Amino acid sequence: MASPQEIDNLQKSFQRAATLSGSPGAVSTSPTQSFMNTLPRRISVSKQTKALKPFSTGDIKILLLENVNQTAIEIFNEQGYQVEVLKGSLPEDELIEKIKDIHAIGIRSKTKLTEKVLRHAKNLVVIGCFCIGTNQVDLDYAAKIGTAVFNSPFSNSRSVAELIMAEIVSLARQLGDRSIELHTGTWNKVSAKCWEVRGKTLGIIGYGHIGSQLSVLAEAFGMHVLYYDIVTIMALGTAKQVSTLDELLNKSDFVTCHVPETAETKNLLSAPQFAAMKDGSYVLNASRGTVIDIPALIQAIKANKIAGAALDVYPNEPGKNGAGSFNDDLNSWTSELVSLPNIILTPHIGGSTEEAQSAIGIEVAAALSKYINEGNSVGSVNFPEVSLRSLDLDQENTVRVLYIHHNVPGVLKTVNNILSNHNIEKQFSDSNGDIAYLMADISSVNQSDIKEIYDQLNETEYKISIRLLY
Ligand SMILES: NC(=O)c1ccc[n+]([C@@H]2O[C@H](COP(=O)([O-])OP(=O)(O)OC[C@H]3O[C@@H](n4cnc5c(N)ncnc54)[C@H](O)[C@@H]3O)[C@@H](O)[C@H]2O)c1
Ligand SMILES: O=C(O)CC[C@@H](O)C(=O)O
Repeated sequence: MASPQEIDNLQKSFQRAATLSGSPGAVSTSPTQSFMNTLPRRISVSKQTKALKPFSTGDIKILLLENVNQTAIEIFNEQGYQVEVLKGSLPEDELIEKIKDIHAIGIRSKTKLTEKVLRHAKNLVVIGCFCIGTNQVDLDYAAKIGTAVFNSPFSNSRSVAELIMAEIVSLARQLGDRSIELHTGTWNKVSAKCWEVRGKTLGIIGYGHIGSQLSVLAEAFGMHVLYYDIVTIMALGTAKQVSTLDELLNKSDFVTCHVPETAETKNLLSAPQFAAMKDGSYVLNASRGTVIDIPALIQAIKANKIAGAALDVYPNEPGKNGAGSFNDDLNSWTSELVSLPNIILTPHIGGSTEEAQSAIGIEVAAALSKYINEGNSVGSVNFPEVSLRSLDLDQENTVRVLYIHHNVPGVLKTVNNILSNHNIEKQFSDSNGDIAYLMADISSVNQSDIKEIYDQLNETEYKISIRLLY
């Protein structure tokens, strides 16, 4: 989002430009990164590539909330950005104040980037969700204002699957209760209603990254696996896809949810679904708090229909760590839930391992830096995915145009008319619903032309935002 003033300052910053080539992003093992590596850039792998900067790197302001991992902070520091790091999320009014001034924001699951908040973002180029879920961001509105959103699609999947596997065994053995009892001095050696998991049936709702990973772990424990998903997905091992949710509920001893938060998944498990489950079965949820109707779960447990539950996520969650915040003011049913037997409650830690957080930090920070520095939107969850190979070091007087616009006929003609006095070396455009994104490298551009190109593009009818990189 280079302003004319920034364009005038461009020359000064040019020499200070940093590349991503030395960043830890290069060691990410995610397919997103591998996919990026297969892009046309490979053709010029032996050449030195030119760093692009539209502005002094020091002008880029990034706000990182919710204890984003140190790996990300290091990548942003290497880029020379101004990085502000806060441990918790921010309440809406403080977020609105902060967002007015920043170019990028990194969040996890607690920070709500609603339309109301995003309306105040005047310079926001990019949002990084340092997690899998992106339901906390109004993705459509972000796209509408030209802000790309990136996440980490599966760096914490294994961590969640391992936690669920541990909880399945813990519920079957009433481990949580025995531990709480002994912590308070009570020796209670029982075997009644305690089971092995071998030979039992696990029903997985949502057979994506986490569900399918869990499927493999559960089979290694000797469990039978059924899964229900809205799309047909290849079974791993000897797992079987069932065609209705009811069939999964009728046949499973353990039911676990691994679906995204959508309108369709709200209260996916409620009173009728608990009624359809086997007597004495167990429920687990580490997806999103809205997926299970918790008051209905409480009733099903009180009626001895459900023998235990493990919950990692809740409709309302505290914004930061601390004693006393998980209470009835947050969710009206809290005290009733915590008084029930065989309930394992964890504070949304499914993806909270050193391995996952470090990998997520690298992956998302690299994607954000690449988008800020080069305009590469591959991997974005709300934007057309567009990429151009880097400029070579010897390419003088070449400008990269990043033009985000409404997806209506005739825009490219208008833009290419503006660029036509220069050689368009390469360009790539794609659309995603109402939003389209054009990247073009144009050569033979004098310093004096740059402001003129910017001003002309800025006056086009359907532009959403423009950045010019040099
Ligand atoms: N507790 C945690 O710390 C934690 C960590 C990571 C992810 N999550 C949550 O877990 C969710 C799942 O993660 P994932 O990586 O496996 O996602 P994914 O996108 O890989 O898989 C989700 C699966 O759910 C299916 N699905 C969607 N709607 C459905 C419906 N109505 N009924 C049945 N299936 C449906 C999809 O087709 C897909 O196969 C995420 O969206 C996130 O909210 C929580
Ligand atoms: O780390 C978090 O806050 C969120 C973890 C998880 O829910 C995710 O969506 O990846």
